[in-house]
Amino acid sequence: MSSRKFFVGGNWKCNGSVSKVKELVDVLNKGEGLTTSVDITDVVEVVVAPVALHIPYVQEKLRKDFKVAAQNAWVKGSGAYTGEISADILKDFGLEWVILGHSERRSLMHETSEFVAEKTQYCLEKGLSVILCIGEKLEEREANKTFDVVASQLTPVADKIKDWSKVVVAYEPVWAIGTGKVASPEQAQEVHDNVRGWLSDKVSPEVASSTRIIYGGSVSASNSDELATCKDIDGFLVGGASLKPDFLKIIQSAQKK
Ligand SMILES: O=C[C@H](O)COP(=O)(O)O
Repeated sequence: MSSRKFFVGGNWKCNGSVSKVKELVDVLNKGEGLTTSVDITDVVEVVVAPVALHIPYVQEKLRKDFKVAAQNAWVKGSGAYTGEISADILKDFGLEWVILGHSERRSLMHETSEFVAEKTQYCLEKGLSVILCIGEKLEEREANKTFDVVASQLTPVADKIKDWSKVVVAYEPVWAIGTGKVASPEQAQEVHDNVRGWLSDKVSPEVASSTRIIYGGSVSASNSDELATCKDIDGFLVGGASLKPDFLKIIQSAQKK
């Protein structure tokens, strides 16, 4: 049994409405099917990331054993950065978590790994915990570059931060995101093992063994149990299925660890 607490994040992306978010929060609060002999959050840490405008409602109404994350933060402190939200503001609002470097931001907003590393450094300095997303595109996997890509995404972060205790690494192969094409447990485990090895070599064996490496990409209620049995998969970052009651079944997969 790993000492790393299982982690399940729900990334709601740019989805929802006032009424849909209310329904979803109600579903999570009821927690139907979350059956453990202990409190579920003794064995799994659950964090959901709504659209920024929906955060205040979710923060107020969501069961307090689940946490709320922002989906992004600005690279610096508050100031003349129209449309952005700084880590200072997130922290002041009582948030503990932020997702950084999601592949959608890397590709659509052209965020580089250096920029993501700067954001990571700043958010950690402000006391936020970071879900740091990495992952290769299909053509990179096909060219056998997966390990090089994840290393190149992690290197600028390792150059900037010393303390990894508030970082969860989310391995999300881009070809598996929102496609229904989940990585096989073998494919995911292979990369997670590689990332842990990289952390051991480039940061320290202690950081490698304590850092949670979670998987994201078409995780669903029908594949989460099997993925959870993999040695180096410490949880999930869930997109589409986190908007449905299925999210509870994915949380329940922590029992497979
Ligand atoms: O952040 C979550 C990932 O992008 C996965 O999304 P998905 O579960 O819809 O494939």
